[in-house]
Amino acid sequence: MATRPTPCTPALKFQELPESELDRALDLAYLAFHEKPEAELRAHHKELLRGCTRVGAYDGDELVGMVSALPFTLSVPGGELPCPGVTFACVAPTHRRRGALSGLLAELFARCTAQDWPIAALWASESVIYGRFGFGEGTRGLTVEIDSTRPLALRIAPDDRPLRLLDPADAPARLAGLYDSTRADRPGRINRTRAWWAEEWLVEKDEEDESFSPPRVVALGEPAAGYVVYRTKRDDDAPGLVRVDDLEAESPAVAAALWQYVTSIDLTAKVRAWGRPVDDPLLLFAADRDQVRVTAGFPALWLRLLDVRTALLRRSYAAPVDVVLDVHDAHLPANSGPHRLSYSSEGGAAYEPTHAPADLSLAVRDLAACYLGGTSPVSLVQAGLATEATPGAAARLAAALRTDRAPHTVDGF
Ligand SMILES: CC(=O)SCCNC(=O)CCNC(=O)[C@H](O)C(C)(C)COP(=O)(O)OP(=O)(O)OC[C@H]1O[C@@H](n2cnc3c(N)ncnc32)[C@H](O)[C@@H]1OP(=O)(O)O
Repeated sequence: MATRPTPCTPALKFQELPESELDRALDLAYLAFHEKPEAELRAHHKELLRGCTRVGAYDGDELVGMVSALPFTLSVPGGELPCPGVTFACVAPTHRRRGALSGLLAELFARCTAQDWPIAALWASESVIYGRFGFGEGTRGLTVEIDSTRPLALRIAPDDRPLRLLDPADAPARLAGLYDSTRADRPGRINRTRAWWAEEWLVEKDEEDESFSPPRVVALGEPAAGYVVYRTKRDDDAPGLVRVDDLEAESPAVAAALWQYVTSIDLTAKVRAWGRPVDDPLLLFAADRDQVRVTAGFPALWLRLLDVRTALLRRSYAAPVDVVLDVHDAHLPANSGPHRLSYSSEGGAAYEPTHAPADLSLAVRDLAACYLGGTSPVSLVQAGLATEATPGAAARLAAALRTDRAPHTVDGF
């Protein structure tokens, strides 16, 4: 248990939040997030919290803050790692800016490292909050809008196998295999349990906008070679909208068929897909880029390297490298100081402390941004965020960390 004194107020205590206090915790969360969910959603949140590592901030006996972590694994280059998904971070409005979140995260980090969990991730309510705690932008997402008043112009031939509408109740069993196989190619993806599929992707009522239809699920091929999960909305004043929530395909031709399908639904005039990968093949095989437009780009998953050494040893490398990194980590000092990162196909990876001078110095949040391959160390140097003492060190590290596909996460939590 940790305590954090503040100048004029009694110290807050940071300790495990027991299951018996889940209702208190939810009341606090809904107060902080300005929500008033129905009983069914509250029960779902309670169930999620039950499965979490939970830390509470206490002012005396009063619960004034909490943070939780879902037991995820995350795909990383060459494999996957345990990756607690930090969520329900909230502090009572009466206790803000007194270090409650700082203390909660310190206690959560301690619990995660005690469990040998080398990384953690979150979705931020506000981008400005988490960099100071060592989180970097691990994945980014795009919002893509397609004008579907005319047929989708394509530069490749779509797969012409039939499409089938699936019962959402059957969808997890039919689609999980394909989603899981995409995790081998794409860093940044969480494991989806059947319950996660059902309760996060396929709930009847859209939590954020009840005017959307229930989820529709369409698959191509048996077993599925691709699928799209979408909802539609139509009212008298606006043209119909198709909102694509998730679309995966094992080949460009399958993806083309699914995009062609969603752009050809009657009584709709626009398709909006949120959280697409930055290297979505659609952006290349669409023949008319005035028809398919990127309307927003945003940080998606924020990643924390809790144990830099283990994280670096348990990912794969695209090229040999031998570079001394000086990582700065104010919150987890064990990560700080010069270490030599080396990788060769014969010797594998090593990351050991060294007295040699650093080739490249950078903050742990910026190394986290590079870890899944989404940001290049060269870009960090160009942005003044990393210092390169040995010319070419950032380029050599970039070549080693590079991934064929951009990291991508569409599962919010
Ligand atoms: C992963 C998730 O769950 S994301 C959801 C985050 N939660 C919310 O948005 C709910 C509403 N907000 C809150 O509950 C709180 O304001 C929190 C959790 C965001 C912050 O809690 P606090 O206890 O006030 O944070 P704490 O006092 O530890 O702040 C630490 C530092 O972060 C800064 N900070 C915290 N929140 C913010 C913010 N929203 N914007 C800018 N800076 C912030 C503080 O100024 C402080 O900086 P300093 O050390 O330089 O003074």
